[in-house]
Amino acid sequence: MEVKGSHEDKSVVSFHSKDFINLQCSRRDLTAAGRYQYFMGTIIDAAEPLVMVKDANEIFSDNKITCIFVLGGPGSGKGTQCEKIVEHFGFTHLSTGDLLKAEMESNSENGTTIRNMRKEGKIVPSEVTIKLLQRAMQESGNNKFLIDGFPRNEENRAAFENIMNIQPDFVFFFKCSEEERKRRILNRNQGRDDDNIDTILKRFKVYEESTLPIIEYYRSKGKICEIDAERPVEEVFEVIYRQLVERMREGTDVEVCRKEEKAV
Ligand SMILES: Nc1ncnc2c1ncn2[C@@H]1O[C@H](COP(=O)(O)OP(=O)(O)O)[C@@H](O)[C@H]1O
Ligand SMILES: O=c1ccn([C@@H]2O[C@H](COP(=O)(O)OP(=O)(O)O)[C@@H](O)[C@H]2O)c(=O)[nH]1
Repeated sequence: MEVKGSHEDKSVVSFHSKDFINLQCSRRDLTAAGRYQYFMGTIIDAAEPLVMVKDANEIFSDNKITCIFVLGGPGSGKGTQCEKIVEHFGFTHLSTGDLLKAEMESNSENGTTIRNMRKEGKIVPSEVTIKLLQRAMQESGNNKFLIDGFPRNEENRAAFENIMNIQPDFVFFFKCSEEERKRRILNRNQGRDDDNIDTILKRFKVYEESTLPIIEYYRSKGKICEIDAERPVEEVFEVIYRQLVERMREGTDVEVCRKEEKAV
């Protein structure tokens, strides 16, 4: 199938389907109809089912680090959605909560500090968390990162920017009520030592006092992409998916494939 418009802003996108489809079209012609969306400077059919980008390297520049922070209260669904993003976009997902837990369980010198902080829902000093992040980023061999649950306070934010010299491209903020988050955590059933009501309430308080101001900081910089995380998993992901697609940089000949073909 080939769609043609004027030559202004001409771009090409190829879809993996039973047959490849090439679209050659103008932004003005197609987006005016409200049905098409931009995908890295190319135009995709928004009415199509979600598509899967095969590799983040195909959509983000290879030459710089791409960093997206994923913030939101405990239980807002950050880990759940990050897994789905990785599945579709090929980022490296780094959850600082998971990195700290693994470090605690490895009986390292910081193990006791981390255990005590987690129990109280307190934020582990930046130097510990950033060292783990740095190592994981280096070992990944990737340069596109989804950093989940970090930065949690001003100290985290400033230390990350100063030590790593990386600014997030943007920040997903998962907005979800405390009541729903509490319900989710109490049903999480992952045997987590900190998913008990005492620690949950402490974590909620730390989130409100220390992390919400960081979200406001990024909002003032125009970097917040707010997601209604109260909705069911698939609906939340659909919004995230479209936001990611919209925010992608200019590119050409991006190869994407239909979601149904993921199993291939
Ligand atoms: N949109 C959603 N609706 C209902 N339950 C969800 C949703 N997103 C995640 N969950 C469930 O809620 C719990 C917390 O989600 P999780 O991704 O671990 O949150 P976070 O990483 O923000 O703490 C998990 O058991 C997960 O399966
Ligand atoms: O960057 C981080 C991430 C996590 N934590 C600690 O690890 C706990 C669990 O965090 P996680 O992100 O796993 O869970 P969430 O609070 O999002 O449910 C937190 O309460 C903190 O004590 C921390 O200090 N710094």
